[in-house]
Amino acid sequence: MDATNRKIEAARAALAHVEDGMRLGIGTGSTAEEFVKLLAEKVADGLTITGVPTSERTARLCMELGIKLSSLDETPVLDLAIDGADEVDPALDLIKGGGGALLREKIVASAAKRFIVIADGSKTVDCLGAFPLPIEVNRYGLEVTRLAILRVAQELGLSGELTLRSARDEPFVTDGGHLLLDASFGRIPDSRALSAALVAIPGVVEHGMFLGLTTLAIIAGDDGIEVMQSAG
Ligand SMILES: O=C[C@H](O)[C@H](O)[C@H](O)COP(=O)(O)O
Repeated sequence: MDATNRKIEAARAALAHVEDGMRLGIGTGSTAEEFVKLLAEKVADGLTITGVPTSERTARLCMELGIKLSSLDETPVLDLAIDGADEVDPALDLIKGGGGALLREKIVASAAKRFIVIADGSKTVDCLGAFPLPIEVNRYGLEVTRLAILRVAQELGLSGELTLRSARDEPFVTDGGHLLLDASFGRIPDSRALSAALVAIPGVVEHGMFLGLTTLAIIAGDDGIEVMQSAG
């Protein structure tokens, strides 16, 4: 099975958790898009859900495919959110934001009673950090924020490159109008300490570590689907 088919299988397994009438957070990225396509088929067959998208990109796809959307302000409590991930560790902590949508994704996941992650087997890791950690930052004071991130990382024994994300030779701008710094620190043994230190920096808007948010991870590998359940 190739990676796309694994994503489709994970998405299909997640769809089984979607019930009629649900208020549903809908993720961003290539795996989430496979989920949206399958969800749209169910909606065409009569399933009724209210979707809250995690990005403009996902909103466009949902609208094209006939999925009814609401804003998070109109629908601030969600029954379920389903999204992809860049890394999943054994505690179901994640790195997300490879597609630049981490801020809305985290707000939506935190508004949901249950958060299901869908991924192909290549995303599982023993320890977060091989995937560069996306950090969403305010444009104002970018250099001050960059230096502060490097300083707190160093205090935690981490070092590495911080790269301003770009797209088509321009800085990548998130849906919230912010910039992204991708932090290649390598293994992050204490993700909670790094999280606390990053959010204390005034110019940091949010980071891509999703800690303690995941209810269930549905991982599709060559041998089929593995469902990992949160201990909490
Ligand atoms: O910002 C994007 C998201 O966090 C994605 O869910 C994540 O990057 C995984 O994307 P993909 O399913 O394309 O690997």
